[in-house]
Amino acid sequence: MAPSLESHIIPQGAEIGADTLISRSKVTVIGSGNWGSVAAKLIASNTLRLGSFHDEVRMWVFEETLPSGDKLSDVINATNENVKYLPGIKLGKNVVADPDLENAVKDANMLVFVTPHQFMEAICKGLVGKIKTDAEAISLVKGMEVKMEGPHMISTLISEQLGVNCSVLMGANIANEIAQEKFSEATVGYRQNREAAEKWVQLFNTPYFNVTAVQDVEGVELCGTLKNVVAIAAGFVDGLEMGNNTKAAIMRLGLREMKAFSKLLFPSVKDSTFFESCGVADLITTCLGGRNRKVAEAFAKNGGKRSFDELEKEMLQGQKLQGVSTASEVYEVLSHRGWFELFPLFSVVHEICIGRLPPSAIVQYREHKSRSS
Ligand SMILES: NC(=O)C1=CN([C@@H]2O[C@H](COP(=O)(O)OP(=O)(O)OC[C@H]3O[C@@H](n4cnc5c(N)ncnc54)[C@H](O)[C@@H]3O)[C@@H](O)[C@H]2O)C=CC1
Ligand SMILES: O=C(CO)COP(=O)(O)O
Repeated sequence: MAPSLESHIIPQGAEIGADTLISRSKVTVIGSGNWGSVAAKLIASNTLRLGSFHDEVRMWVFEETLPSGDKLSDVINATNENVKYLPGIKLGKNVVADPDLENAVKDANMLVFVTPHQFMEAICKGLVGKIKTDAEAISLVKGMEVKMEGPHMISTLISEQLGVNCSVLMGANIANEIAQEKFSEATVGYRQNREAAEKWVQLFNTPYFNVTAVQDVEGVELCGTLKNVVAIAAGFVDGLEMGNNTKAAIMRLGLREMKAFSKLLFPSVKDSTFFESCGVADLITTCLGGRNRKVAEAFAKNGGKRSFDELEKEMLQGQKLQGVSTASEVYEVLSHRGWFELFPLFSVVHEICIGRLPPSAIVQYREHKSRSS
């Protein structure tokens, strides 16, 4: 079992009584990949600083054995570094890696979900009945699920399966840059609970990570999810060396489809959300510097002859792409609803990913598309 920090962290403020300490919120981060580790670092710097949180931040680790033969969670606790997913960055001594999911969440009032979206259903199943009934959750997961009854956002999956309120945090947040404390912004999307949203902003906000809250969970979450499909398209353009104008065109068309898709699914989605960090800013940074872009570039350079799975394994060393599976999930929605004509870019990205069309089709689809705006 992972060690507890309670024994070697000195409580902040000797004048604070035991009752106050008891009412402090305990935070657990569920996930410890590239962004999960950076999220833990950000949070840990704030829990040390702010009296309303327990110092210790638990971070659930999907356990694996490193080439050295050591367990990843042991190495994180010994070195204070996630040597596999965020090498070279100290997480903060108050981050405790814990491979036992149930143990990691048992005392937490604030649950931060940050794993690749394809693992979320199993993780939520494992947590049913295991979390505090009054816990608040936030999802940093960019992705969605498609079920028989239609598309399901990850925040909805968390809320429905675990019976907790779930906000989201998305934004132009390439994890490695934030790990180096380079300035960026992010957007918290909340449903009704403004107070909970303010607490999440407090927990994440630092001088180099500027967080704003908006009342539009679906808008924020769909921005974070759908931009990964556009990033795949941008990667194809880069791989084919089509230049900046083509890439800008793809980003513009992509943003238009992101907005239309979000509003068709959830009419409550606000136009203004697309101008927050989670919208246009995340689209830009991911199309310039993200993993989806990078692997899609390699896919196009290879003329689509090497699969995304193969390239992901080779290029990302255990990190996961979200854009390819999201393109497939979006395609399923388009197919069920008869929306192909409305979303030619989204459709063609999936068809290229599965090898039905060549990468060059990324600009040829335009003849089918609706030209309404
Ligand atoms: N890395 C980034 O720059 C950013 C990522 N995100 C989003 O955050 C989410 C998490 O991504 P990262 O932290 O970057 O992860 P990652 O892609 O770096 O790492 C993959 C993670 O999945 C875990 N894993 C592998 N198999 C698993 C299984 N069967 N069950 C549970 N976990 C398993 C690995 O242990 C590892 O922690 C994604 O939705 C991503 O889109 C959002 C903003 C920035
Ligand atoms: O979501 C991201 C930046 O905000 C990271 O995108 P990638 O997964 O493509 O690296």
